[in-house]
Amino acid sequence: MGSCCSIPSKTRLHSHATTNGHSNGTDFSSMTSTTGATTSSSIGRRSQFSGAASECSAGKISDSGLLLESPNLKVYTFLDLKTATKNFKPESMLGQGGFGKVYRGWVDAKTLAPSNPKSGSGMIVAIKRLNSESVQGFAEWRSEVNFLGMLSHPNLVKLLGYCREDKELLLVYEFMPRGSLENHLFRRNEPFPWDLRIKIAIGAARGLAFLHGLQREVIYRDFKASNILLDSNYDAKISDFGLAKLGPADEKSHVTTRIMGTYGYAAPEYMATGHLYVKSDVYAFGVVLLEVMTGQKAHNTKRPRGQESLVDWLGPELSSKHRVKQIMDKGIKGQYTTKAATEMARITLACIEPDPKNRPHMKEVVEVLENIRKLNVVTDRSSTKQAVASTSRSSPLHYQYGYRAGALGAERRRAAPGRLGVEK
Ligand SMILES: Nc1ncnc2c1ncn2[C@@H]1O[C@H](COP(=O)(O)OP(=O)(O)OP(=O)(O)O)[C@@H](O)[C@H]1O
Repeated sequence: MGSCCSIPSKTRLHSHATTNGHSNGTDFSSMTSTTGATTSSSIGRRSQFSGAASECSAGKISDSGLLLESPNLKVYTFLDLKTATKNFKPESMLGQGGFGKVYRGWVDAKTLAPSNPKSGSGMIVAIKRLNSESVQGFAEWRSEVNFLGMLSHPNLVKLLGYCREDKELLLVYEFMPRGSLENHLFRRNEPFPWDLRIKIAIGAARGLAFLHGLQREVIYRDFKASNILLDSNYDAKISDFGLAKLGPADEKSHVTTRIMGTYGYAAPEYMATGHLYVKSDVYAFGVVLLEVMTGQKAHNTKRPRGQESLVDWLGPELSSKHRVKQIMDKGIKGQYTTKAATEMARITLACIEPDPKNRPHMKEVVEVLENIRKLNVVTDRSSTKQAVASTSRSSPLHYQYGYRAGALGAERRRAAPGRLGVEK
């Protein structure tokens, strides 16, 4: 999604690295069953998660998350979702990603059947309609159904159902009314308050820690500010499992796969070799922390030469206490303590270590961030209060009932750029 720099999907880079027993871009072999009725789809998925499920005991709580024994997804017809979105009305479009458009729709809160906004029992959902012409679109759809259908955690976005009919591929998610972290950091006039930045970083870190803590780890592979969605309480939920992969089996340290992802966030070892580690996600998390600290995007070709990559540009500054002060987002001055900023710099630097072995585990990252939140008691909170007040004042317009025309335009424009990888 999109940062300013994604490459349109048609111009994605292509690499032919071998895969580690998996087909490119996806880990689930029995696709015919996944796309059929609910019963058969669960069989397809269970077989792929069996390693994780047997040892983690399906349905058991792990890190406040669940590995479900079988997915509980509603299977929709295309007509259902046409009805729910009022025929994919352009005004109800929430945004556009590399592989399709996302629309606001209405379903019955109890049955999840398509409903009328005026019925009183309806709830808003987000409906992604994937580009059915694209091979990668299909792979992403399948990956979302398989991973999100099996995993449940407070910091992962909930997938409610799906549709596959003829060429149409759709996904139905819980609606996240506060949009993405990217929107708040980079697309609003007011600076986004430090307290909320930390809260969101902690939530997203917990989501990743859950994925990495499963017996058979899940590598998310596309961690970035635009994939961190926010509920009404600014609780973070990771969305978009289109590129996720099961981690290495046996004693292996990595899986080898095509290079896909987004410029600025992809770890150097992955970019150089196609070797994907659990710690490649930790690198991307570090890049998001650097965005959170500085208010600058991970990759921006509009910046002067040498500054396009945020890590290359400001990463070296993280090791000096004095220089950390200089790189912090000017808009949030006074909202954080010096100690909080230096500790933040330290954990960010650890996450973006060039050697994956030297990066911390996400569990440690969660602990450090929770301590930073505790450290951050500043006396003057007036600027934070002001920012929160203006955020909530403007949010109904911006999110609850769709994006304003300008914002919608911006969403559309940024949709394609920045992506790595290409369709086969
Ligand atoms: N569950 C949701 N609730 C509210 N808005 C959503 C939801 N899911 C996606 N969106 C919005 O729709 C837009 C497109 O999302 P999508 O996941 O398709 O692509 P992306 O992640 O932005 O891009 P890319 O495919 O390049 O990674 C985003 O701007 C996001 O804010």
